[in-house]
Formats: sequence, structure tokens, C-alpha cells
Amino acid sequence: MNQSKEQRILNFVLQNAVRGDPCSVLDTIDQYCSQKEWAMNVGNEKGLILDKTVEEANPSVALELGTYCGYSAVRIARVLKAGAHLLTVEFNPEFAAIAKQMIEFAGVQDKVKLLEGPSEEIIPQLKKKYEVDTVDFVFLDHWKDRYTPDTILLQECNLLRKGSVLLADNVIVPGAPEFLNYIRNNPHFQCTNYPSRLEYMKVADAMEKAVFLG
Ligand SMILES: Cc1ccc(Cc2cc(O)c(O)c(C(=O)NC/C=C/[C@H]3O[C@@H](n4cnc5c(N)ncnc54)[C@H](O)[C@@H]3O)c2)cc1
Ligand SMILES: [Mg+2]
Repeated sequence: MNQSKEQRILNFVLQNAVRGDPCSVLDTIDQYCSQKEWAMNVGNEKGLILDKTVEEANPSVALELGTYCGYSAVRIARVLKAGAHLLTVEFNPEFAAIAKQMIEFAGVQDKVKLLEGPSEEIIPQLKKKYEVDTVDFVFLDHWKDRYTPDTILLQECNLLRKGSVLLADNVIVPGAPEFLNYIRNNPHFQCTNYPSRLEYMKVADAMEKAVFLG
């Protein structure tokens, strides 16, 4: 059975990156996906926006929806303060297995908890099963039609607090028009748009930051 693209990306990292060095893992994935096979990692250009937003939010508890191969989980975990942690949600078992190995190779496994399952099931479990009070930062990068329902679900589950920061990838390509409409017209959120480019391509994309006002 021939390998999946995601398995090829992981193998390239295992063979070319430096174990325990998150930056080398990120650079190696970016090298592979810009030179050999495109993949939907947030990439280095939007990754810098992600870095700055996480550093500014300085979260104790961060949540990611859509782990994929673990690129942004490694990216977020490497800038978390001591004692802080990232919960990342992935419902595709093959991608979850790849991401787990990617996170461990990067050496950030102590800061990352990978939750396997659909976000719509996991989010309501965060308080009781995963002992979360509120989340300080959320990175939305899963199916784009889930951004709005999951943002509503996070509010319904009282998982956001005044100042919680949401950052959504791909609000131009593939696009999340109903999310933009929802969040920009919602008085409980203060929104900022960050124009950028689609990972590994010369195509315009953007990220949207939304701060929960309580
Ligand atoms: C036309 C076109 C196609 C592709 C692109 C390029 C492009 C560029 C990008 O940065 C992109 O993020 C995307 C994109 O589609 N991302 C979707 C990412 C899903 C991952 O999340 C997982 N997942 C999806 N829903 C859930 C869910 N409920 N609970 C838990 N995990 C979920 C999946 O298992 C995947 O691991 C696409 C641009 C334009
Ligand atoms: Mg994306």
C-alpha cells in the first residue's frame, strides 16, 4: 500500500530535522511542502502572525481545532510559557497518529495534549473530562464550515473569558465567509484582519483575530 502524503512529510522530518528542535521541524516541513508536495500547514508566513498572536495572548491554556500533521501544534507549543499547555483536536486517526509522532520528535509533547475526535464532541467535554476552566487562545484551522458552530459552542460551554483570543486561518482561501459575517457583526468580539498569503503559494489569504469581550 503506497504511503500517504502526510506519512511522506513525517518521514522527511524524521530523516532530515533535528530531534528535539521545534524550529528545525517547522523549517523541514516548510522545505518539503514548498519544494516537493504542497500541504495545508499554516506555513511560515501566516506562522509568523500565529507566533505574534500567541506571544501577545500569552495563554496558559491554548486550544487548536484541526491538528492535521501537527505543524501548528509544534509552532504554538514552542512559544508557550512554562507550565502552559496546548490541547489540539483531530478527528482523522491517520492524521492524529502522524501529528503525535511529529510533536514527540519536536520534543514539545509535554506541552501538547492531542485529543482524537470531532471538535463538536470534544469541546463539550473540555471542562469535565479535560479539567479546563476557560481557554485563553483558540486557533481555528479545521473544516471552514465548522468555525462558526464551534465558536458558538465554545461560548455555550462557557469556555471563553473576557480577553480570550480566537485566531482563524484561511478566511480568504478556502474562505470562511459565514464565520467572518458572524464574528464581525457580533458585539461580543473585537476583530482584526491580518492579510497574508496561502501557505507555499503566491495566492492572497488572511487570518482573522477575534478577542472575546465577555
Ligand atoms: C479549494 C481549496 C482547497 C484547499 C485550499 C488550501 C487549504 C489551506 C489551508 O490552510 C487549510 O486549512 C485548508 C483546509 O481545508 N483545512 C481543513 C483542515 C482540516 C484538518 O482538521 C481536521 N478536522 C476537520 N474538521 C474537524 C473537526 N470537526 N474535528 C476535528 N478535526 C477536524 C481534518 O481531519 C484535517 O486534519 C485548505 C485552498 C483552496
Ligand atoms: Mg489552514
